[in-house]
Amino acid sequence: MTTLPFDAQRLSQCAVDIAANVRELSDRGWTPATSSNFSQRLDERHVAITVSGRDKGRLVESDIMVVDLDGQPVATTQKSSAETLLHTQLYKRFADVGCVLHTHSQAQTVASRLFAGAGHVRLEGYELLKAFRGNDTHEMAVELPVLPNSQDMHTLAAQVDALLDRQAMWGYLIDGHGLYAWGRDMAEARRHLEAFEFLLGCELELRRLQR
Ligand SMILES: CSCCC(=O)C(=O)COP(=O)(O)O
Ligand SMILES: [Zn+2]
Repeated sequence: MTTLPFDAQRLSQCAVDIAANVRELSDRGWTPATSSNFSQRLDERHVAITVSGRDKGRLVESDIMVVDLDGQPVATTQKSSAETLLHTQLYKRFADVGCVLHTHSQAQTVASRLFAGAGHVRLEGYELLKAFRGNDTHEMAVELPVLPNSQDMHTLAAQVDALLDRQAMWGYLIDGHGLYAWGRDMAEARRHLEAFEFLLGCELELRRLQR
């Protein structure tokens, strides 16, 4: 019998947790056409992440696999998300990151197009800013970065690293693509993701009304 370098029971728990949470996000239309990817930290060296190309609204336990912090598959021949590097760079950089969520909702994608020129979306004065860890007032602003898209994950990851060198943040948009959000655990990452989604919807609606 081969010994796995991670706790198989913990992987199973993560897979159930990811599938249940992602089904809810998918029901809201945030994961169209097999898009989006999701992960949770297993331990200091391993991450549970979605297999590439799966219908994220119908994930089953075998659709979640393990990679190491360099994004290499561990004890499996499955292919992890095409965007694995964007997950593992966060786990590698921040010991307290426990969950990374990436979705492609319409609001996220439209906002990424609209604000790509500015390079960020300024979210200011909203009570819901208190949903982000560390914020305790609406009297502040969060700048959600918008990065140019690339099919080269090393290029994208380098852009994210450069941003993280300059500012603390809980997420970013990729132009014409979608949103990344993260947190200490699934509950916090979801809260951040849902807050970004709501606030982007507000900004888009304000612009529509002001036309
Ligand atoms: C059809 S969606 C294009 C790829 C993408 O942006 C995505 O989020 C899903 O890729 P994965 O390899 O994680 O399935
Ligand atoms: Zn994507």
